[in-house]
Amino acid sequence: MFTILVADSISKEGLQPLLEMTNAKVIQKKVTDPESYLDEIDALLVRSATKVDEALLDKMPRLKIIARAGVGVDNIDVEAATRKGIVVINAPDGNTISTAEHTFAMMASMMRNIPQAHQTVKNLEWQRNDFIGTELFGKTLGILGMGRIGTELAKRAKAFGMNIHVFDPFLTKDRAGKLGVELCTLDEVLEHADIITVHTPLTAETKGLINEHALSKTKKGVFFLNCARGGIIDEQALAKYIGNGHVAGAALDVFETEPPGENPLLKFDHVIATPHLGASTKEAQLNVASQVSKEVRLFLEEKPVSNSINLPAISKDIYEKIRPFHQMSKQMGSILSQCIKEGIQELSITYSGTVTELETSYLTKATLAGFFKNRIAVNVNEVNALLTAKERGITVGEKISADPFGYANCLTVTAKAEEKSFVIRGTYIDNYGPRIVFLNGFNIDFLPEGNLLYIQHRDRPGVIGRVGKILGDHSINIATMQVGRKEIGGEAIMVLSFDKPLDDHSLALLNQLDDIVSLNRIHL
Ligand SMILES: NC(=O)c1ccc[n+]([C@@H]2O[C@H](COP(=O)([O-])OP(=O)(O)OC[C@H]3O[C@@H](n4cnc5c(N)ncnc54)[C@H](O)[C@@H]3O)[C@@H](O)[C@H]2O)c1
Ligand SMILES: O=C(O)CC[C@@H](O)C(=O)O
Repeated sequence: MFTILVADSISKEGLQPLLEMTNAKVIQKKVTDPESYLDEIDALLVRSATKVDEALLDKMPRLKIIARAGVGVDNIDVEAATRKGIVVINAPDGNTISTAEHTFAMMASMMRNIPQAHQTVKNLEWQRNDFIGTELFGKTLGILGMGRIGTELAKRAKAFGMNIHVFDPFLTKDRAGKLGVELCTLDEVLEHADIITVHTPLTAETKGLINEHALSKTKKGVFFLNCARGGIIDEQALAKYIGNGHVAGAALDVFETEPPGENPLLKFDHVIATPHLGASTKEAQLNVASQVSKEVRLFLEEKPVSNSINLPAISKDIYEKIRPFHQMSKQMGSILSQCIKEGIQELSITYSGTVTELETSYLTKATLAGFFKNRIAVNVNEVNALLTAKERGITVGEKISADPFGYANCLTVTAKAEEKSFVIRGTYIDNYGPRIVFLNGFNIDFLPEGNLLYIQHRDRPGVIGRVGKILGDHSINIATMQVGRKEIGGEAIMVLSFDKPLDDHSLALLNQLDDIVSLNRIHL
């Protein structure tokens, strides 16, 4: 049974895919509410009100996925989540149109003084001369950040006869041409635009993108809009430039601190504001809620998700092809980890045959996840596998080889420790399943599943019988047994599987037998 916490106000209709799950319970409470049962939560859904920081994550040991019903994930410590193997997803385009429309509405309102004029009429005044506006037609709109919202805004502004100048370091000239906008440098936009609007994410690079230095390059009488994130425009600098009459007005939906409280910007008549309403439409809220709900459900059903911030995106079709190898990679990593025991310096995987046509990097991460599973307390999965390896000084390598050792496909994983190495090879046989076909120098053939015992011994008559006798005397049923050897009388191995885990006492007795070199219990 999964427990899902919906911590912010999210459209109930959009939550339907989760509410319909028979194996999940949905709790709608703030994270500060004692009845949010943080230590039991598997999935967390938020908008921007809940700050998902490391301290909160520490209280949620079972958490597997955080879903942001919206675009910006700046209220989530994605780095900490990644370290803990928690997938972070968002709803990247569910509120694009609403936010573009809101920005346009703010721009039109600001240029025609609508909020201020509205207030006077409500106050029973009739001041027609105080509210002379400015047409949008023929003006230059500077858009900083030409992503989803910037692009939708540009379309609407073009329809109003505006010239669009854009700064976005990731926008190509070709795409700018197709969108009918002029690609500029930041300085060019600052120097020529009549109205400047920001639509970037808030990052270390965009924080203070519009600061005093940038403002000093703008035309006198310029207008500003921020419907993206507080802090992209430095509020102190903006207040200074509105105060000295250089900036003619600003329309703000977002603030450095929300709610903004006694913010000096709000004292200016020429500043209009809304309380972070960009995405506040019925349509956007339904879109983002149902987008993330569907994704969380897919994730809990162990199906691939598409809008992950920290997990490689993989389509459903691709995942269906990769799924058998995915499971086998995890099992191989786990076997390796339980056989080699000590710390390793290197883990390399060679792929050959048909598996090379798939997304092998995903399998490499799954192998690492399997390897770390029983070694470290942190949940390691495809999200944080490479980071975990790096933090532990393990070099991870991936190779493609033309030799599949006679199989249609084959994965060979080698772990190198200081003084020894261990090699495991597996193949997936259609309509049959995964098989481990090589273990530390021995050809073998077993199913990587359940409770296994890997015995290294000398190839002498009677060893198998003595092992069988001890197990039989202790009522331990051997489900399967596979043997392998290199040469007659030399080293040999056995891999046995049991219906239940082998107990310590029987293991100790087996260890005392002559000709036994080593024993490894493997639990998969
Ligand atoms: N007010 C609201 O309610 C509301 C609603 C939705 C989104 N947003 C915010 O709007 C912003 C844009 O959202 P989006 O969906 O269009 O995102 P997006 O990822 O589609 O677009 C962001 C664009 O910014 C560009 N960019 C990144 N760094 C830049 C830089 N240093 N200079 C210039 N451009 C840069 C990127 O190349 C990209 O094209 C985000 O901050 C998001 O959180 C606010
Ligand atoms: O949840 C909201 O209403 C704000 C959404 C918006 O800021 C976003 O980044 O998607």
